[in-house]
Amino acid sequence: MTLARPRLILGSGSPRRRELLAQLGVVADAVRPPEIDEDPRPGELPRPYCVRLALEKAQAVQAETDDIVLSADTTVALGRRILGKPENAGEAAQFLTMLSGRRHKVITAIALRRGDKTWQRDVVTQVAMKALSNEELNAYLASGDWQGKAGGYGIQGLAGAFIPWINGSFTAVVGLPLAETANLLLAAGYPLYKDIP
Ligand SMILES: Cc1cn([C@H]2C[C@H](O)[C@@H](COP(=O)(O)OP(=O)(O)OP(=O)(O)O)O2)c(=O)[nH]c1=O
Repeated sequence: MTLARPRLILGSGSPRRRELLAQLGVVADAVRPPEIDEDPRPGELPRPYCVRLALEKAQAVQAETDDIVLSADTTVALGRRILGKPENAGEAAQFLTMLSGRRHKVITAIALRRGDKTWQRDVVTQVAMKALSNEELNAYLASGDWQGKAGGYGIQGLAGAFIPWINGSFTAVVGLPLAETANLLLAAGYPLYKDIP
């Protein structure tokens, strides 16, 4: 039986977010990567920055009134400092050197929009990174896995070897906190769990 359900627009170009959503048995009806200015405002702190970006992404995506738009933003915070996606290997090396041997926070904010209603949540996870040797750092840079990832690493790949401890949500670090996403999808009227055979 096919259920009448709202269309779901994934307002994200992140392949990780698509895969995480699939873990819930959800396949978006359309994928529309948002185009927004990701520069932090002067003095903006990581958490409000991350929340603002998720909301702006959900607003930037074109959708019909009854569609549900799901967007997110993942930001790495080292104290008050925001580490975005490195532009090149040099910047990735800088970020990883800053993160090496310390704890930082990964914030993922999600935003859902349906018509003029929005739902928003953010999840903060503490992450410890071991002190990286030159060999580890160089191997990681050469792998290219830092590309397109906040803070210049992906916990779900080779960099998992550098992360002995987290306190929070693994799926949030990868880009989409599934418990919170499921709750917001239900709140917005998406019949999660109903069309799983
Ligand atoms: C810290 C960390 C980040 N990331 C990724 C998740 C996000 O894709 C990316 C952060 O960039 P984002 O700006 O959150 O997302 P995006 O540019 O990839 O996609 P879009 O804006 O279209 O939604 O970093 C990992 O995959 N693993 C990690 O461990």
